[in-house]
Amino acid sequence: MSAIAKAVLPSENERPAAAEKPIVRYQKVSKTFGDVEVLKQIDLEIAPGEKVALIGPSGSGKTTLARMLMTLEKPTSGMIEVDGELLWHRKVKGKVVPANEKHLRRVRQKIGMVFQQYNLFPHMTILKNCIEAPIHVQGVPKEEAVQRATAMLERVGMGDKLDAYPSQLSGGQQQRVAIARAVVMEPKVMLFDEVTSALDPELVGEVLEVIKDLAREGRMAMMLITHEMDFAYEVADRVVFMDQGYIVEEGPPQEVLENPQTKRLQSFLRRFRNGF
Ligand SMILES: Nc1ncnc2c1ncn2[C@@H]1O[C@H](COP(=O)(O)OP(=O)(O)OP(=O)(O)O)[C@@H](O)[C@H]1O
Repeated sequence: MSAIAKAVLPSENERPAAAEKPIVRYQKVSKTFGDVEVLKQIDLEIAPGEKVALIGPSGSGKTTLARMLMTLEKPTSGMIEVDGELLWHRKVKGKVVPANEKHLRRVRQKIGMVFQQYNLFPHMTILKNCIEAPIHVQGVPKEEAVQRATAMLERVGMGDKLDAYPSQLSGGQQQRVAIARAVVMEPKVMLFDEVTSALDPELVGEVLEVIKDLAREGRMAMMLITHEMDFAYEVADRVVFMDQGYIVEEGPPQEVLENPQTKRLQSFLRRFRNGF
């Protein structure tokens, strides 16, 4: 290296860290059902390992936003990128064209999702529920899939139920299995859509604890749609408040939840505190 180059290159620890590429990037994403536009030009980025809580009144578009990432709903316009790749589009010879099914299937593997309904396969044991996709979708050898699934089920406190069937478990236990089943695929980003709203109140805590434990690990990005404000406060790095298809306010939980700037968020939080 020449003396000049040496002189201008900052040393390793002076160099600014390269900005991390987002794992998820929505760019001007809109969604219309019939003639109703339910999402309007949404821009949202989630960094690797970042936990984002989406809050907002019923019908504000939170689930639709998540469903587009899970390829269950196609954006009407705009682009979504996952881990540097376009989701609903692909590049062919420099041109952007609509994605085909093969492309969608491949990119979708980077995303895990848990819904309100746990949707476990009723005729399969808990362990089998958790090894099916790694084996058949990802081509993981059976022995490794069993090891991975067993470790994950132990982590969510279901290690003693590997041979049980879903109908033998409580709703909270089934939801913990559904979380293990999604995380065992090692997604880059996990979506949790109102995962506790179908549960009896006494079962909510055990499921939230499992998510908090996964969040602490820091590796996976998370998008959490929740009505549990204390949970959002504890888990999220950023809270995003949506209303009528727009992102109205976003920021760290302390700012957004304790010092809301807009009338809409103030009124939402007031209604929330008063039990709606
Ligand atoms: N498949 C669909 N066809 C027509 N309208 C839809 C469809 N899915 C969602 N919508 C409408 O889009 C709007 C946004 O719904 P969405 O479920 O995304 O809101 P949300 O914020 O997740 O609400 P909630 O908190 O009640 O789950 C609502 O007005 C809903 O009725």
